[in-house]
Amino acid sequence: MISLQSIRKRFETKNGPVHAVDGVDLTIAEGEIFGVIGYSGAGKSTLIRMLNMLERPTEGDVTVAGKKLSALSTKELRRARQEIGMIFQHFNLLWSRTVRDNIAFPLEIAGVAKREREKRVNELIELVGLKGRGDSYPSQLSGGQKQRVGIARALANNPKVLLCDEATSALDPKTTDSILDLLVDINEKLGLTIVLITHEMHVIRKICHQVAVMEAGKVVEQGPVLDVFRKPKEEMTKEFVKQITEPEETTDAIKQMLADHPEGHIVQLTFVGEEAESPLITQLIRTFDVEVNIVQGKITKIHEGSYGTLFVALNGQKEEVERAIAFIQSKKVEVEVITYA
Ligand SMILES: Nc1ncnc2c1ncn2[C@@H]1O[C@H](COP(=O)(O)OP(=O)(O)OP(=O)(O)O)[C@@H](O)[C@H]1O
Repeated sequence: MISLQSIRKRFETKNGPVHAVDGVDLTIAEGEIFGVIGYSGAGKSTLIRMLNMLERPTEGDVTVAGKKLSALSTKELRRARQEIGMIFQHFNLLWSRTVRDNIAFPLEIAGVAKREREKRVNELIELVGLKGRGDSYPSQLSGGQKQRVGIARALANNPKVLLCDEATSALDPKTTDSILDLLVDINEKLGLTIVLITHEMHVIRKICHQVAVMEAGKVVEQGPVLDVFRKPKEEMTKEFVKQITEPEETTDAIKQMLADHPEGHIVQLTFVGEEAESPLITQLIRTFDVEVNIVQGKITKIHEGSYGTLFVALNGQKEEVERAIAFIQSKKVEVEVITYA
């Protein structure tokens, strides 16, 4: 559905060139929810804005729904853009227009007749859960409702792709979840491909199928969300995964454990699906002369399933602890020995 080939974006500034996106290749399949995560300045906004040519790449090709956008004339591009809706962090609504008229705006531009426009607007109001609010003005709506208007407007011309530029970053956690649920609903009902950028791992965890991690203009890691959560390779990815698997209390508890048992090992075990059901800890205690203390355990639900993390402290003779760790590894459970104190 979407393919980016060797795209680069260089901005010329008075302090010299800035390589905002520096050679990115990505393929996004039809119907997928694809998340791009990275810290501020990583190049996420520039990247997503190149998917509808709000920003033109300095080099490389962008193909969306079979059209090479970089090769289109202005007129052709305007038509191609109708296939690509976009929503924004600060909603970008027209404040002097009602909800209904905001949603109708792209239909007016596309030359859709009034009756058909009204019918479509009613459908969209229903789809995004704004029934009864059609005649309100944006200033009378909550943040979540404003984003619902943004979503309805973005879907007005039946796009194949929806781009979400930090669409939930201005919202509180509960409203964020309700907007994420709406995006999943739309993805499933309409088969829409969704590309989103975010700095919050929660967003990736909750709705994405695939994730790409960006750092300094490059994609440093990419794959199905479950794989990346289970086995993050890059330091940057590990930091993001920790946001979810390892809350601050865990870090504090581990520090305390290591201080109490300086000779011990703290290990983090990560299991997926049925692995989580095998009686691993019982086997460990029965087979090895080690003491096992559970520091913390957590099941994290992600869009494609769930996985569990368990932090345990292993105390005993060094060789025995090492044998116990080798045993866990043989059970296809990810094991990470934590040594920070
Ligand atoms: N129009 C511009 N002119 C000059 N530099 C720019 C421009 N737009 C972005 N940049 C620079 O490109 C780099 C990437 O910016 P970008 O906004 O794409 O990152 P981001 O990951 O989306 O971060 P944020 O969430 O803070 O927007 C930054 O160093 C930024 O200062």
